[in-house]
Amino acid sequence: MHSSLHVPGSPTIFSLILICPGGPGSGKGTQCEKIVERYGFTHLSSGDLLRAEVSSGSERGKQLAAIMEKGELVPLDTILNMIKEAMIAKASTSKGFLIDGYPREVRQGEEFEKKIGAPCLLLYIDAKAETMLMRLIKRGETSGRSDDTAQTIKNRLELYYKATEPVIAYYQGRGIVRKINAEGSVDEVFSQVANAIESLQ
Ligand SMILES: Nc1nc2c(ncn2[C@@H]2O[C@H](COP(=O)(O)OP(=O)(O)OP(=O)(O)O)[C@@H](O)[C@H]2O)c(=O)[nH]1
Ligand SMILES: O=c1ccn([C@@H]2O[C@H](COP(=O)(O)OP(=O)(O)O)[C@@H](O)[C@H]2O)c(=O)[nH]1
Ligand SMILES: [Mg+2]
Repeated sequence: MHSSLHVPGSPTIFSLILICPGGPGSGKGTQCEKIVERYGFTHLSSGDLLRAEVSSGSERGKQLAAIMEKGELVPLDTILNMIKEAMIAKASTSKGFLIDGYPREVRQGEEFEKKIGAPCLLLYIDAKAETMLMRLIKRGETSGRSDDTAQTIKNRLELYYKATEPVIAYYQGRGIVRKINAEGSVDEVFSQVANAIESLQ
């Protein structure tokens, strides 16, 4: 059940890796916050890491912003290196890592395993397209996220079905997928999430 993360220059560190690659607006971010609160895992959201780079105003951030505004995927190495750096920075204190919004495509999952480690649980936060769309439109009223607009939401949803759903099928073969029905209230969804996490221990 434990997967290893080898940090260069230090002994191999054993750490639990959970991945959470649900659709846009499915509620991944919301559930991950609750997981952190109860289980103390280190939460890394690929979208948040990218948005932090964009707000830094760096040249790389400007290039990323242009891609994200369209709802497309940034180059694989960019996001993988950001996740790896963030994991290394927390490796000595983390009880386990919760990777939110990644992998977005099968190749990202394969590279993650080569460079970082194998996940022991995939939380498949499953909501209908219509539900995701409605949640994102509502969030867009206050989020200030430049990708919470009708056209970009549509692109993100299309890309999710095309590129990210195959990730779930890929990990299904390993028996680590736990499907969570995300149509209910935050607490109803969280009780399923907690069951999935506790089945690990
Ligand atoms: N009814 C209901 N609404 C939820 C639930 N989880 C999240 N929401 C709402 O849906 C919106 C999207 O939730 P997020 O947690 O930001 O979704 P996300 O999957 O992280 O989305 P991205 O950041 O776009 O990847 C939020 O504004 C929440 O208020 C849930 O379990 N039930
Ligand atoms: O591995 C990743 C994760 C995110 N993104 C980009 O960051 C945006 C926001 O990601 P987030 O997970 O916050 O939101 P989602 O698209 O799931 O609503 C996406 O639309 C992509 O443009 C990406 O390119 N690669
Ligand atoms: Mg999110």
